[in-house]
Amino acid sequence: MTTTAQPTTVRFTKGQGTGNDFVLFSDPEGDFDLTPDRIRALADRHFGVGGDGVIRAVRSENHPEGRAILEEDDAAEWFMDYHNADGSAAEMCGNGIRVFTAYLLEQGLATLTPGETLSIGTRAGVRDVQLNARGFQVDLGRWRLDDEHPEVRARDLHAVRPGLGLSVGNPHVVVALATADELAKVDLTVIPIIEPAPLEGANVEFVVPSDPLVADGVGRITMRVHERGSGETLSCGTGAAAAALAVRYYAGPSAPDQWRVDVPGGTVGVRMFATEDGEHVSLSGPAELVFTGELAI
Ligand SMILES: N[C@@H](CCC[C@H](N)C(=O)O)C(=O)O
Repeated sequence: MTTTAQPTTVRFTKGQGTGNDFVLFSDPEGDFDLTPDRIRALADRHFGVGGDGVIRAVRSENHPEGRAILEEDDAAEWFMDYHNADGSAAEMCGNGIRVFTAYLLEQGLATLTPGETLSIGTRAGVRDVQLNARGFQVDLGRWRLDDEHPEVRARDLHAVRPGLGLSVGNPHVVVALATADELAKVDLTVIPIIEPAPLEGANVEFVVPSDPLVADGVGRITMRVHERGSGETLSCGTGAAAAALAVRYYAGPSAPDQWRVDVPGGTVGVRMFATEDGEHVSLSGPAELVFTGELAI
């Protein structure tokens, strides 16, 4: 992998949350020239470290988008500078923010004890993280149903399916399928075609409701995802939240506000709850730091 900038050594940590994996490094002053070439070099599974995304920890005051976030909440000391494996920037990453939190704690850059909240700046706004029984819980903020009702065509789906467009800080289109067999057969090695095509692209989730849909008051679904900028991944946290919101929408008013979402890389929890500024959705799940190293890019 070639880069146009002079090679420089990055001390990185590899982390994962339900198999959604990231290369993390800290750049408190925000002076590292993080070019798309360098992001691709770090994320490359053959020639680099390998990951679905690259996350840089920058002090909010030292990042242009971080500074804007400080106006919203000056407690967000750290900005999660998230990039997909193809070098594109994304507004938010639900698995990534848990792994980012674990990284900040491990590096001694932040502290978080049970009952406390750690506010983190993201391109989608400030997001609050807490410890919980699954690992970490993050308030993804207010969600939004998009006006357009797109159609989705994926290889081996044999038909164009209706999708539901939702934003949980970043864009998603959720497609409900009837059976686990149908879900297994969808070929996500190619990008699903969405029509009308969202201007900024979208993550596409294929979801199958469990039978029964609700057990012990918790809704259950299984999901696979094609992530914008990364391809099929083992998990997508914001995608799990979007999928649970879509299935609750389809299921109607009796559907629960608590969901368990099974993804190829594990299980995450999703909860919808009322706040003064409208309904929020939260995500909970594990975060693990796997190894550290250095790479010249
Ligand atoms: N895997 C993430 C989402 C990462 C960003 C996404 N690919 C996008 O471009 O919006 C998650 O766990 O939410």
